[in-house]
Amino acid sequence: LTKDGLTLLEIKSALKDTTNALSNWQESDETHCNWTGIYCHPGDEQRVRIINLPYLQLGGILSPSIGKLSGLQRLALHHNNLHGTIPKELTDCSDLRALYLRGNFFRGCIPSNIGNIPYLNILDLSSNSLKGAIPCSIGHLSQLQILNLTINSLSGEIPEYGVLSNFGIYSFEGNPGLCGRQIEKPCRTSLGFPVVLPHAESDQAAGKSSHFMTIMLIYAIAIMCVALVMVFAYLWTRLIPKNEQAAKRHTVVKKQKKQVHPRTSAKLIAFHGDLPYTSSEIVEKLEYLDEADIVGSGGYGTVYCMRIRYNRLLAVKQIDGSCEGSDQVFERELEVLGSIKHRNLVNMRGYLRLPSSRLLIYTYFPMGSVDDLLHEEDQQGRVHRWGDRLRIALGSARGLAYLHHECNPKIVHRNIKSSNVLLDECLEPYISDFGLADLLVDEKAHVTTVVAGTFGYLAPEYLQSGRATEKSDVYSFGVLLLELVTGKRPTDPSFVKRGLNVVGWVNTLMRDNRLEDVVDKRCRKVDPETVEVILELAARCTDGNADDRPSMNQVLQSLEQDVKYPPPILFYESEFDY
Ligand SMILES: Nc1ncnc2c1ncn2[C@@H]1O[C@H](COP(=O)(O)OP(=O)(O)OP(=O)(O)O)[C@@H](O)[C@H]1O
Repeated sequence: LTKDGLTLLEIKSALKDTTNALSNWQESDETHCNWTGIYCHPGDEQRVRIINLPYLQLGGILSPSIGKLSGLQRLALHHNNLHGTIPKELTDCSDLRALYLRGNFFRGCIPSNIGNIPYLNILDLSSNSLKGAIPCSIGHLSQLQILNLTINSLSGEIPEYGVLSNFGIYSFEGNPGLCGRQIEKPCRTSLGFPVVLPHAESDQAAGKSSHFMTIMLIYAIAIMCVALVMVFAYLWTRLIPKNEQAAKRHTVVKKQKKQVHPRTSAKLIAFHGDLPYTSSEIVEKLEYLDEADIVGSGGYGTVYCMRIRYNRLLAVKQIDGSCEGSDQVFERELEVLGSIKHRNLVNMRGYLRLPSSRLLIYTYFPMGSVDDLLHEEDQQGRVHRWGDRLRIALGSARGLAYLHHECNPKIVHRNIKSSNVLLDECLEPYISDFGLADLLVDEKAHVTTVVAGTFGYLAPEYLQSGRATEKSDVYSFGVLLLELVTGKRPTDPSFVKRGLNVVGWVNTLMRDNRLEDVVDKRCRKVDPETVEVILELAARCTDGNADDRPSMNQVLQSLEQDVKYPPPILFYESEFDY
């Protein structure tokens, strides 16, 4: 092993690898470049370029040895269980371009010399327990495009130095102790003076006093503006009739208002304390939702995007239909669904019952669904990389296999399709709407044999009998695989008008050996070998005979073992094709 290989072993020895994810990191190996999560520089095979080990339940600490990896460009350790501090030696990795450490348990401060990493594009330290002030040196990172320090315990004034002045509330929210212009929260005492003088490093000392005067001036103007707004608000409430104001509001819950005030009769259930908002806070925001906030509507109702405290976004699904009768059974079943947690499943965070409507509350996914990204104009073309599509297939299989094989009682989804696979900003997939078909369709129809799915994805036997099984989900998953390969909706008019669905269409092309016509033309750097593996798997999933289809665990095993995944692409490399 070369120097970098030995450094990786030092890093491994500080980690707690409970799932044996790093079992192939062995000192006896000739090269470290084939180790899990390690990618070396193409021209210089022994220098580590990427460490990509997210979601592996790694515990322990991040070793200061990391600083010895001088060629490291991307360090992605998000969503593990890492503790300790972020080592200051990390700042010796002067080639670093992307740093993802969110979703761990790091404590202490952000290293004060972080500005020594000149090329850093992405700094994502969200959801740790970081304390202290934000170092001014972040302002030196002139290439920084993404900064995520949300949900920590950082405090003091956000420096306005350099690139730090470009970031707004989305970079800093969820840190109650922070103040500053970027989050529109003035830093001042009860007398109106700043608590903390604007940060400046020694070489900026000369500019300090004029900066201070500018800040004072800004505060004076801000206070005058607030006073003016208050005067106007007073006149508004006094002079404009109440009913005229009310008429200006679009309301989602206005129906209830006539009967009984929703805030007093709303019942909120937050599953596993996952929703740190009160029912009146949510109801208040609901009152201001209008058509512009509609994300889409489906078989069960309309989905709205709602902005709440700390500028967090929630997706609120208003369930159609009456809500008479006892809610007890319904609520108990919802609680079971709310307790299901897996990294590839959309977590239901709460349920709000109002006098005449019911709302399910989820985290909002701003990247939308696989359906959106495949079939709507995608500016960045990110989902047109073959590697991304493969990883979407893998993550979705993990989520569905969990529902079928790990949940007790098992959950048959009944409506697997691309609009029910949501994506986060790293294009990690999350299956949504699981368990709802059973809960809502049965509730409406009082029978279990109602077809709940979406045409094009439905297994033939499910269409005929109305009885959903794990194997009918496997069929729908096979259709999803075909959608990812072909980029076509399962009911694309080009083959539907010839009397075929996507399964029949692909079968016809494969029979004629026309692989190149099957694959989505927009997809870049497709590896024909993996296409064949996926198509073969999709063919088994969509077998006309349910008994001959594999289980989801077998599908997952095949995706994990038979498919070679290209390394994920970084934002800053977006000009490269894959
Ligand atoms: N948490 C969420 N974040 C972002 N978008 C969402 C979220 N949940 C649902 N959506 C989007 O809202 C739209 C409506 O979703 P909904 O689940 O109600 O219907 P659907 O998936 O289109 O059909 P069906 O009711 O058959 O599942 C879809 O485009 C879906 O991708």
